[in-house]
Amino acid sequence: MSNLPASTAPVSGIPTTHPLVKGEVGPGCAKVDPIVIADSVTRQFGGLKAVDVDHLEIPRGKITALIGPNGAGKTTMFNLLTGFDKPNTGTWEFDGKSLAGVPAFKVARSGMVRTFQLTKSLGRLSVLQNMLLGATGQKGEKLFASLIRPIWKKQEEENTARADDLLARFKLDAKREDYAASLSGGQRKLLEMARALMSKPQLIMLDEPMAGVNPALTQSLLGHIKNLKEDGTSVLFVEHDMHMVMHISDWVVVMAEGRVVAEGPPETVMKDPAVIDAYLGAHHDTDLGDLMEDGPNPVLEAERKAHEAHPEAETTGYGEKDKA
Ligand SMILES: Nc1ncnc2c1ncn2[C@@H]1O[C@H](COP(=O)(O)OP(=O)(O)OP(=O)(O)O)[C@@H](O)[C@H]1O
Repeated sequence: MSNLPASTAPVSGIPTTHPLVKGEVGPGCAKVDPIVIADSVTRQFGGLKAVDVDHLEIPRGKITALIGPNGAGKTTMFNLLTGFDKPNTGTWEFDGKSLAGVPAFKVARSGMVRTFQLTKSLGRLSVLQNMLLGATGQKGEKLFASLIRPIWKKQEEENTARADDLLARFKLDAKREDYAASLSGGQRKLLEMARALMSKPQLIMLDEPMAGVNPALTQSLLGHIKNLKEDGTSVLFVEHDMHMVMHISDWVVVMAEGRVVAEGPPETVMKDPAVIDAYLGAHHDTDLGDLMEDGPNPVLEAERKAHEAHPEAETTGYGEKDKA
């Protein structure tokens, strides 16, 4: 059972309306144009309720960050929505179609694709081969079509052209024939994002896109994510790097102990007491008094202090960034 109350009362200085929201801003609020709507989604691991989301809507055509302390249930929620895990209860729809119980490969075909915290590129295949694996609905996969060379040949050429376009966009064209295993961690993240785009998704879900990416590639990754939105793709990403969250998100959803405890635009959601509680709750050694004084953003400070106290823990990108 969670002991974290979701914030419901309006907090002074935090607007209660927003152009993306129908009605009042708050955990589980309805969106004007949602691309994902989830209801009563729970996932239990033994005695632990990793996900316990009453209602969640993700806005279409926007960049939404899913944040929360370690163990909040963010990755589990991603796994459920994309068919990589099965919930105990719950339904959800993507672009008006129910996707609960639909396996991962069909979810991807329907236009919702994801990347993983640890990249899943296939090291012994070339960069180009990895890209071609990302194309969906390949006619050559069907027995009849696979026997008719002109059918699959044309599609193979189209897919290769799209892969080359994306590789150029992500500055991986020089690596086209190299084994994926030879890429740096950051380049693999780029490859995974580029591969996800092969299927022309409507929604791309990125699990910690910045983790392990060297600072030289950070700007380019951020630029790619912003470009996705400009091309009309909706983006949902999990991230610990609060700088990135503040910088590129249109909307932020905060999870703690499996639940959505707050949501709102990035400039105000971090001031929500439920968010500060959620982060402090995860790091009991942080002094709330220090954080509530005027000065730096309290959530960023809680993250920074937690990182200082436990530099070995994978808590945040904040501390590392500031040291760099
Ligand atoms: N397969 C599993 N078996 C048992 N427990 C699990 C499993 N997957 C996740 N959990 C637990 O569920 C909770 C939520 O985990 P999850 O990975 O979704 O959190 P998260 O918010 O993504 O955390 P992080 O930011 O550290 O990646 C954690 O307590 C985790 O230990």
